[in-house]
Amino acid sequence: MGEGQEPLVVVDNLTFTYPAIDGRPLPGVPPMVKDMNLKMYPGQCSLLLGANGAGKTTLLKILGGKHMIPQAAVKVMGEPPFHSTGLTMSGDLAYIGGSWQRDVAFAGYNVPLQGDFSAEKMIHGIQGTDAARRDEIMEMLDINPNWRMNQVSDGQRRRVQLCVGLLKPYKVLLLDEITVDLDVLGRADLLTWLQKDAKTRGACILYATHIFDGLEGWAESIAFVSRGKLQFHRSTKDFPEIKAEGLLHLVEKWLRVEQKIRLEELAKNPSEKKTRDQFANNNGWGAGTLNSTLAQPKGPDGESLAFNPLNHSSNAVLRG
Ligand SMILES: Nc1ncnc2c1ncn2[C@@H]1O[C@H](COP(=O)(O)OP(=O)(O)OP(=O)(O)O)[C@@H](O)[C@H]1O
Repeated sequence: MGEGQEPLVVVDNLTFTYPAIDGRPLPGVPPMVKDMNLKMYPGQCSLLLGANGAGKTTLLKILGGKHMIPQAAVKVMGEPPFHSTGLTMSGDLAYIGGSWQRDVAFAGYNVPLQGDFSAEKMIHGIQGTDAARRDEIMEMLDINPNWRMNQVSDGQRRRVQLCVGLLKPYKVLLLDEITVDLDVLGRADLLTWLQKDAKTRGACILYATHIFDGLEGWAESIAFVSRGKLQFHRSTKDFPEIKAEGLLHLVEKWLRVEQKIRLEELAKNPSEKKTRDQFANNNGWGAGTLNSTLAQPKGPDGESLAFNPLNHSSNAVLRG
């Protein structure tokens, strides 16, 4: 991968620990990301895979400059993404993820969006963009410029959000499960366009997803994370099973192995549960609230896993 080319992204021995709510690391809590190394090259489309809570969003946010880390640990186009704000301002580094929509015209949590404006107005409001690229993206996403933004469906809103996010010709694009609301055609057209866009302009894309339909021929490489570690980042050519069995089956096998290891580790080291409990209670939620509102998977001993990464992951499902 990338022989003779300068990498666009270099992750060099990255270790990262989430701070507690007082901003300081909690003593005894293991790092969320450990000794991670990764390179991404021009034209490369990669999948970032792993179980819920494995650390995909954390990694993407670090690469996207949303968490402060030592400058030498991550370089995007030769610059540290947190410290070099120009990377995101210029659009060279783009992150589109779950929390991304809140960055656009965000007036505050629980503040209803008041106003009636069109998709066209929203998209044309982004300054310094190329009209031909804008029209191409609008056509690819099948956006009706007359959609009223206060009346659109979730999928239509997602299309407009994606359009806004892709308008600037990024060099490094980080995607965190952005296709959940799209219909089959919308997703297929988007993936085809992204691949072509990255290849023609020498950009790279790292895409975290749990939806594998139609991805078999899309990615050049797969980065698989579990328990905060990058287990491998390998060319898809190394996995002939993808063609034979499909990506879903292959990933399911990896996830089953990881699940077994994780459960065995927890069974062997119950103190891990205790440390993690303490961590959960300092996670910005009221003590006890988090655990009481989340499903509690069982460990091998039949006991509830007080700490399962699923509970705290960004995709965790809240139960009433
Ligand atoms: N702000 C935070 N503070 C403390 N811990 C966090 C924070 N955000 C995430 N974590 C922890 O980091 C771990 C990895 O979470 P992350 O969101 O990166 O997982 P993920 O692989 O993206 O999962 P998913 O597939 O569910 O989106 C989880 O165990 C979670 O509890």
